[in-house]
Amino acid sequence: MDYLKELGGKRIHDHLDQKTAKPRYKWVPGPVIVGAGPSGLAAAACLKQRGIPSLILERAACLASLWQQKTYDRLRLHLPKKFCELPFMPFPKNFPTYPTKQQFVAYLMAYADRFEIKPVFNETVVSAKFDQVGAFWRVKTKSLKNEEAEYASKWLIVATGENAENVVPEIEGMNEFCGTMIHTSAYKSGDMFSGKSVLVVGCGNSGMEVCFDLCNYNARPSLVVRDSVHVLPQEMLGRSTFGLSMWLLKWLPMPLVDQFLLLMSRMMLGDTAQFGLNRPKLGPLELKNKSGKTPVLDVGTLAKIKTGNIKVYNAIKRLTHHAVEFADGKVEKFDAIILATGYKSNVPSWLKESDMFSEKDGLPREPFPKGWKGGCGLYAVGFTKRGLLGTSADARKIAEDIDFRAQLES
Ligand SMILES: Cc1cc2nc3c(=O)[nH]c(=O)nc-3n(C[C@H](O)[C@H](O)[C@H](O)COP(=O)(O)OP(=O)(O)OC[C@H]3O[C@@H](n4cnc5c(N)ncnc54)[C@H](O)[C@@H]3O)c2cc1C
Ligand SMILES: NC(=O)C1=CN([C@@H]2O[C@H](COP(=O)(O)OP(=O)(O)OC[C@H]3O[C@@H](n4cnc5c(N)ncnc54)[C@H](OP(=O)(O)O)[C@@H]3O)[C@@H](O)[C@H]2O)C=CC1
Ligand SMILES: O=C(O)C(=O)Cc1c[nH]c2ccccc12
Repeated sequence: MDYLKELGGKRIHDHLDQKTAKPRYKWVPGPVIVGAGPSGLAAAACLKQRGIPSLILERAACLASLWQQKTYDRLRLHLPKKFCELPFMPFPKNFPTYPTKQQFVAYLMAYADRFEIKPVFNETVVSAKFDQVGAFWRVKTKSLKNEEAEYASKWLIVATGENAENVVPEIEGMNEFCGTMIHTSAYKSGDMFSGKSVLVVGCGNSGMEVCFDLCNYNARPSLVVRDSVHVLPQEMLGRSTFGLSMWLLKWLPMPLVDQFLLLMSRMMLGDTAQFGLNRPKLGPLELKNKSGKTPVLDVGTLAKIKTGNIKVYNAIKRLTHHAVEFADGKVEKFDAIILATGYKSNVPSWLKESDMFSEKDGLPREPFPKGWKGGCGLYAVGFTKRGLLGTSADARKIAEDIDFRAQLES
């Protein structure tokens, strides 16, 4: 890749803005990676291992901003650490099976140090377009002070994630509700909700865990379950449910593994439908595979639902000044509403390309395992709906492919 370094050294000084002597245009001698979350770091590290330099552009002021800035205090990895490690660097031995968010962030920082990854922070990518004439990607950014810059590279790696923006539903009367209303990305702990009646909208892992946290702070949480949800114990038969499932899938077809998971869940948790948590028709792994919807791994919320500490409601019809009217006609007063309604990709807002990424959901059109590679040197890492395990698999494949292509060209 030495030829790239030379090219970079030469061109990085081109196109200088004569008045300010600031480079407004930078040729990057290697791939440009958008996003300094686990996926961007993993891609940069895999490239580095092959001697390929790269440049990460990150809109936030720190790496892993989702984990550092948008998650609650009690968060831990919900899969065992061996399924969440990034390539070439296992978690420290003294970390527990389910590391805390602080431990995970410390690991990511150590990871960046180990592979000498230095992202450019506070640079939001606002557009990326393939220049057909020059055969390179033009990546435009804006800084905090609204200063614009343009980076150019032969390769573009999208690592902005499946959780780049909050999903905030439109609910009738939303502007009338006079209590606190926040998205889970702004929720830190139940501290400020002590003694308050709080409605949590959405029953994914975030909603279920926020309800549990609210109980621990003596708030009175209620949960909106508008449709159905698979709740599984985090562990069964002394092993993690996830690990056990992956092992069983080596021998048995997915529907059979799902039957096993549902039987075990029934024995350990009881009939969740009794408490307003109907199960989807498809089994938990088949549903995850087909739609990406993650089953809830229970950390104690179900027990609080059973004891009545958390009430369950069906879909919201409308909000009023102090209250919520539900689809079944019930009306309840609430002091606060927490929207645990999930996240979405932001790729269509900046990537000027629609062959690889769908404009509808901002995810690769080709499902796993094909979605990591597009045309013209475009790649995606971390869009598999398979968590950090998917990230690691993508990052390795991308680095291998870029290395192979660069060698062909040199
Ligand atoms: C609360 C929560 C808990 C989770 N727990 C687990 C778990 O236990 N195990 C597991 O395997 N997975 C888990 N996940 C899945 C999660 O997707 C991964 O943990 C991981 O953070 C994904 O990494 P990523 O780098 O793809 O995305 P992110 O971590 O979201 O990083 C993307 C980065 O891109 C930046 N960015 C976005 N747009 C732009 C732009 N236009 N310009 C520049 N930068 C931009 C963002 O600021 C961000 O820093 C969890 C997700 C959430 C929300
Ligand atoms: N490590 C950990 O412990 C944690 C991991 N995570 C992971 O983070 C990712 C995001 O999780 P999460 O934030 O829970 O988001 P999800 O997308 O998983 O869940 C969103 C929930 O909101 C519901 N919803 C959306 N809109 C409405 C509406 N208008 N009215 C009622 N309900 C609505 C959805 O219902 P429906 O299904 O009907 O659309 C769904 O139950 C997941 O991959 C998850 O596994 C999250 C928290 C903790
Ligand atoms: O945390 C997530 O959302 C994940 O995607 C991790 C994950 C991948 N496959 C699963 C199956 C069951 C539970 C979590 C996951």
